[in-house]
Amino acid sequence: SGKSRPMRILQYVQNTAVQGDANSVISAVDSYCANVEWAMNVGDKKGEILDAVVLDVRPRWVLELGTYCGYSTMRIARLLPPGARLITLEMNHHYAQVAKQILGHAGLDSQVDLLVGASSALIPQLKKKFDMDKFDLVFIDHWKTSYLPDTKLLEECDLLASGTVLLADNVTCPGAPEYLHYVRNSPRYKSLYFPSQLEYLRVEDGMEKSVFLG
Ligand SMILES: O=C(NCCCOCn1ccc2cnccc21)c1cc(-c2ccc(F)cc2)cc(O)c1O
Ligand SMILES: [Mg+2]
Repeated sequence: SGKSRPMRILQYVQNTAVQGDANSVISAVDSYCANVEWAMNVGDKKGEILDAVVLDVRPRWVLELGTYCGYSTMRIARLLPPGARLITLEMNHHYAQVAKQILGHAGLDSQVDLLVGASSALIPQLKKKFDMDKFDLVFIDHWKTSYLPDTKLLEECDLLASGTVLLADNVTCPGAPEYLHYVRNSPRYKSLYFPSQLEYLRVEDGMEKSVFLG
């Protein structure tokens, strides 16, 4: 039942996770996707790398590119200091609708602003829309061919400060070769690869952490 994979994930969360308990919602998504049907959440292994980066950065302003069902959105939001804000962009209306409900079940919707639209159109509007200046952390997890153009767009929109951390999912699988070449060869970034596995599978993947040097 449930017309789409995100809907089936939402139904499983609503039936099994404890309302208001983000960790139980995260665990519910992981057990569904590990045992019933795969889905492109960052997952528990790479999720621990994401958690460690969020705790190290202690960001006031976070941007996420690619919400999907809100799994990584929850992992980030549950670790944010009070007053911090997470802006997440999703292209697909249906995914966004499901993510809103999953975030609501986890009790995390107050720290999160979910916008529906193309990153290329939304990124230039963010400073004015949220009266903000620079992001402290950007989690990149949308179209793999958009990683590089959107990083350049963030630079052009003056949304990166010296010290801003970019964390990119899937740099090995499906891969983001042009992005990797850019952040690893540009003098404006200090880049480091965190080897891991593709969500729920014994397939190599990894995340690239790149610090903008200004
Ligand atoms: O494709 C993936 N993610 C992207 C979704 C669309 O994002 C589109 N999108 C979301 C906001 C947004 C804003 N502007 C433009 C496009 C925008 C993705 C894919 C895989 C994967 C790995 C192996 C496979 F065999 C098959 C798939 C794994 C992942 O972890 C992923 O993240
Ligand atoms: Mg991903």
